[in-house]
Amino acid sequence: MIRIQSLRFTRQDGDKQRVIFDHLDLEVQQGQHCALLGDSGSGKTTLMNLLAGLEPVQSGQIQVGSHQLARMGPDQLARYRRELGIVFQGFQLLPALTVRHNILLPHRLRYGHDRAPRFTRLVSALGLDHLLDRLPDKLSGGEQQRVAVCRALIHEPTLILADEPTGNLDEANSREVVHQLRSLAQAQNATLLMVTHSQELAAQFPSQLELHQQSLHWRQSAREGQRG
Ligand SMILES: Nc1ncnc2c1ncn2[C@@H]1O[C@H](COP(=O)(O)OP(=O)(O)OP(=O)(O)O)[C@@H](O)[C@H]1O
Repeated sequence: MIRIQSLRFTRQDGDKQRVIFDHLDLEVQQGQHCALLGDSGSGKTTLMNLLAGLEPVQSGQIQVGSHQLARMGPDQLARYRRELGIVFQGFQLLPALTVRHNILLPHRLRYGHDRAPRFTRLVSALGLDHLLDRLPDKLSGGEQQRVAVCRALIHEPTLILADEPTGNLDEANSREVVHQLRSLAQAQNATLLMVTHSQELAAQFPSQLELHQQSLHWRQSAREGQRG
């Protein structure tokens, strides 16, 4: 569950404060899947970073499950981040680790060991079985993307934040990755927030949000009201 109330966020821009968000409110139920749209520069990545505890809550409230992010210190935020599934824009796979160890890293950080019950099923669902011993620089962009998705799901996060996870892929592969991301997230009852510029990919989601004029707006969707 995500609840944002009266969020205001500014950035220093030369000698001025530039307002990125003002009076931003949002409520997303546990297990809900939302696409996040908005013009370039509207603040989509900033919002994801705020939800991940990577930017400070300057004013207003952000609650994720039982966590009130504004009240948490750096150590608590670091622990909180281990509970999240995050797919960054540039994947951020660790170059010195094989695919297997990249995927297992969040599980190890969260639980202290590599015996991830979901490993075999996720790896197979994402078609990564034959790539486990490779290093990331020996993978195609699409393969790296699937590794990043697998890594975001391995430790059973209750919230998945995906920032343009299909940036490198052609249309057919983008649809497939989003389909996998959604069905695997649904199987874990995880909340999923995915940034995309693609109207077509956004249409795969039951709920769509648009960042516009420093605030968030729900969009009408053909499948409005559906959950999951
Ligand atoms: N580290 C930073 N320092 C200063 N300004 C920043 C920083 N990161 C982002 N911005 C500015 O904040 C605003 C929001 O940026 P953000 O990256 O959140 O937008 P976005 O909607 O994700 O854009 P895009 O769709 O192009 O990825 C932009 O005007 C950007 O220039």
